[in-house]
Amino acid sequence: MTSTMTTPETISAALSLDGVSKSYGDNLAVRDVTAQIPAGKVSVIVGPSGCGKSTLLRMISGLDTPTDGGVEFNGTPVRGVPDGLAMVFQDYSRSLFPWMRVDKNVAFPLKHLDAAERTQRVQEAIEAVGLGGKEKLYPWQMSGGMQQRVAIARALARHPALLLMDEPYASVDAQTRAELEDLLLTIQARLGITVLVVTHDIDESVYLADRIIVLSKPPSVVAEVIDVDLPRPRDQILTKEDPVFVETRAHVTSLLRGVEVPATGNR
Ligand SMILES: Nc1ncnc2c1ncn2[C@@H]1O[C@H](COP(=O)(O)OP(=O)(O)OP(=O)(O)O)[C@@H](O)[C@H]1O
Repeated sequence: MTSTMTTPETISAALSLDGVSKSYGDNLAVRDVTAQIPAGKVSVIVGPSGCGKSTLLRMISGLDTPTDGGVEFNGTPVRGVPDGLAMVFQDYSRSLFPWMRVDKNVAFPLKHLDAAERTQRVQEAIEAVGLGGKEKLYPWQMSGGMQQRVAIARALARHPALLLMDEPYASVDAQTRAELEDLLLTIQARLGITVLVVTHDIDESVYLADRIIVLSKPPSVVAEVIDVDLPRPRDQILTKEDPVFVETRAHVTSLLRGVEVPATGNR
């Protein structure tokens, strides 16, 4: 699939989706999705409600199997949850254990490590998301944004090679959302992990992404793959004033409306 914004570079793909389809009975949820998710970059899947974004993530994470086609992670077919994968979901209240303090929540997936290493990873991850000093709080003593930071810390503590995020900021207010977007970009730049975010928020997709995969209305196909040529580090004000941001946002919007508006090609 080509882009009218920039031609996607030849990449070392962390994830390859090859003709992935998924049916639930007669309902064709995902139709023939082919895309490459570059290693060490932020990719975003954006698409209208019900187009199969979460279904795609479940297949990528090995929690569900395609009806047709396949997913490869670092060249190996995905069958079951791959090593090195961590996931963050929209609903932090369901992913955190309310009876466990922050440090225990973050430590939960690290049971296989020895105590010293576990403690070190937990502390590093909590610091990375800016929650140093909050280790002994319970989730219900924290704001929604803080709880989502805990969920991100828990994912990071596993030292993932691939971080999948399903609408991670849909349940927080706009200010917190902007802070968490920037937190993700800072951590990704520092650790160089491959990140794949699913969102229906067009601004968020352009702000975060090196690559946007735009899905069509259901049954979804890839409408377009767009490589976003915006400098990093990104800035909530300056980046959003950049003509490339404005143009890309308009283009993604037009794709999601099903109206072809070609890019003006200013890069
Ligand atoms: N486990 C399931 N069993 C049956 N149908 C399903 C299942 N999961 C998803 N679907 C159907 O697949 C389609 C895509 O759903 P999915 O949740 O992946 O879309 P989405 O793009 O993530 O939606 P939203 O943005 O609203 O969260 C929908 O028609 C949904 O009803």
